[in-house]
Amino acid sequence: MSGNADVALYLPKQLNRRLRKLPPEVRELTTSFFAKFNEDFRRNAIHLEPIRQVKDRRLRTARLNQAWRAILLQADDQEFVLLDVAPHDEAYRRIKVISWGVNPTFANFEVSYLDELQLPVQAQALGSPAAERHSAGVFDPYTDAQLSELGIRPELLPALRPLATEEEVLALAEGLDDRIAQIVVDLASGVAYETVMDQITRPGASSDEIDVSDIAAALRNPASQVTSTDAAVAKMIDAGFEAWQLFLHPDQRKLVDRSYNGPARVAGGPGTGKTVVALHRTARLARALEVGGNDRILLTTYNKRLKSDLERRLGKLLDDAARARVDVVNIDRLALDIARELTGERRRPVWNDDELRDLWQQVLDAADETGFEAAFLLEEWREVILAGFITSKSAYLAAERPGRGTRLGKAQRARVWDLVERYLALLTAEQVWSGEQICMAAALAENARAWTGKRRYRHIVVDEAQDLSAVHWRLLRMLCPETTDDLFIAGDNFQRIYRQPLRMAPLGIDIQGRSRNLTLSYRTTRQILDKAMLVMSDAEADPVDEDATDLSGYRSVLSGAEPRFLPQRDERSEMRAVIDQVLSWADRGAERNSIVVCMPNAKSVPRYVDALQAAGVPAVAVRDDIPEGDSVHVTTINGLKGTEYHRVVLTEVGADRYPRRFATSLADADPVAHAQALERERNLLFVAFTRACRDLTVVWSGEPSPLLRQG
Ligand SMILES: Nc1ncnc2c1ncn2[C@@H]1O[C@H](COP(=O)(O)OP(=O)(O)OP(=O)(O)O)[C@@H](O)[C@H]1O
Repeated sequence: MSGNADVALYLPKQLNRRLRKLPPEVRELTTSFFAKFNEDFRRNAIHLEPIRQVKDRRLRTARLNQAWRAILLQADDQEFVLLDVAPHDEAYRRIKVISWGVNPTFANFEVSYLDELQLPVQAQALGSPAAERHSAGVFDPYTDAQLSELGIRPELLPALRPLATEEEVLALAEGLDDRIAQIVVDLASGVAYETVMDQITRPGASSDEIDVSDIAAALRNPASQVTSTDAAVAKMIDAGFEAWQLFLHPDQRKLVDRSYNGPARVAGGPGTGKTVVALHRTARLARALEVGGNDRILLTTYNKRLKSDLERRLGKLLDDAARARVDVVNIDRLALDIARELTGERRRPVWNDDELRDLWQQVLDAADETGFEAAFLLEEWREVILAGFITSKSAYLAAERPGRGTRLGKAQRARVWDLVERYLALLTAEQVWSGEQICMAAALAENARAWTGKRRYRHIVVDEAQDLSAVHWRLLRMLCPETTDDLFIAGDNFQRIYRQPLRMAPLGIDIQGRSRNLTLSYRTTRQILDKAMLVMSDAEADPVDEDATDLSGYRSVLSGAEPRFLPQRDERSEMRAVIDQVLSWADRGAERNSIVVCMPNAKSVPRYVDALQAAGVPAVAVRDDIPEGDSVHVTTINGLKGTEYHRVVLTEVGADRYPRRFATSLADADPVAHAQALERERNLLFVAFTRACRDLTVVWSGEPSPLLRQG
């Protein structure tokens, strides 16, 4: 409290999510209201008054400005809780959906908002079949007394009883107090009554005598999750709380809380919350680090945009001290920083795959060699030679080549080795680095450091792990000691778009027996998911995954419109169809930045930005950072990794453009590499489809890509 030290206005954590949905001006008004109220709540400008229509005199309204009211609960003379903010004439209506009180089991002050049931209503409006609504209530198997014994306040039971689907339970749970949400979601997803009692109720139950009328005492219980200092309130309102921060599905929670005797993995289809689990697990490990110690945590991924997103979201889960113990860095950046530390070279450029492939082509041309493709050599060098720490010709001749499709005899290997030496000489002559070299140099340096007993990190958490290469894993293995909870890996092999399948155990990362699959999508509607699964219907299970996972059981509780497939005659009408789709969403009130237009080829991005702008739609090309402001985003599918949008238009997936030429060029030279490249192209479509939360439209000209399945 900053002003009058005796006055406290509390902000419940649960209210924050509601505040986030309000315009920023209202959030600002709320923050300044806190400061003013704590200074002197009796001043006239606050207008603290009882609400005429309700009997309970403890309920009051106060004025945020002419148009907006704060709804307050007076706990005692000097202590208040902000229950809600609402437009002036809606305050009374809002009160009816707020359920508050002291919990008779846990002794905390609890606030729930019961109008969070909009989700199923929305789903119905969008046309989900009535047959999917069961008449039996989800909580029918339990008596009121049993539910109360678990710690659910009797006042909440009338809201729970009518719930008939997991979808409805999840929607309601969003508005509930954290712990009650956990209990309710656990029960609804089939966790046994006794288990919920043992895991949630008993550990949290208060052993003191509880006076449910003493709100002020309950507010002081830390479990009440209320904040009253101005700075903390301002930070909280500013940051906002989102559903993923507040409660986890029991399957997710187990993965966050468990201790593992070695590297562990969370797998599962798109949108099942792997990133959410990775974030919560990082936060839990960070909170558990010894205070004042030197141990650090690395949270890493491949994609730069996802890294920025992880950074932003982790900040919401941790206080500053714990946050300072975690490095969120994209893996190639980390490797480069270590290599620069090592060599003192700060300026040497790093070439990307296209540039490196060109360099391989130069090597092939200079050697007059036609027996190998540049793309093949790049992979051989990366996945076999560097990943295997191979530094001599004799070692390469004898090397195992795990995961590689083509067999190479001795004579062929000798030729490859000769080409590798030429390639290295060219890299040196050009004064450039390849990303792999950097990773290996960093891994070797870290290996040396390990001899001194010092590792850079105590725990490592990896998101979108399917796109890391063998050398990345070598480096990660060196960065932390082989011990409990060393590496936690989140990934979905069906979304692999950069690499070939990889065996992890030979790289020192054995997840066997420690891999779990999440199956419930929180992002995508059933209708979109069905189409995405059709695209994957020809996909093979990962041939080298030690703990093979598949997409069985992958499902969604959300329902919405059918995805639209819009074939067009030619490129002009294709672009027109994309623009029309965007305009029609915008006309129906969609925020522009809820829409993304995506395509396989980066060269088309500026064309679409220009065309949208010309049609009067503000549009922006998206690369590593998420742009501010209300524009339609335009990007490649690769640029969408790990992200989501309410509305997605996927374009340029006609047969003459997709799969892309480089994926088909290997057909004769290397059938295995060709099959892998096609698999990645298919996965890329799967990624594009599953970025959409609500609406998906697919547009192409000419024949559709053979990888598209429309059902
Ligand atoms: N327990 C939860 N409660 C509410 N929302 C959740 C929960 N878990 C995940 N979500 C939401 O579901 C969406 C997908 O989650 P997330 O990005 O973690 O999935 P993912 O498995 O990493 O997806 P992808 O593989 O496509 O990157 C996000 O909007 C996230 O906030």
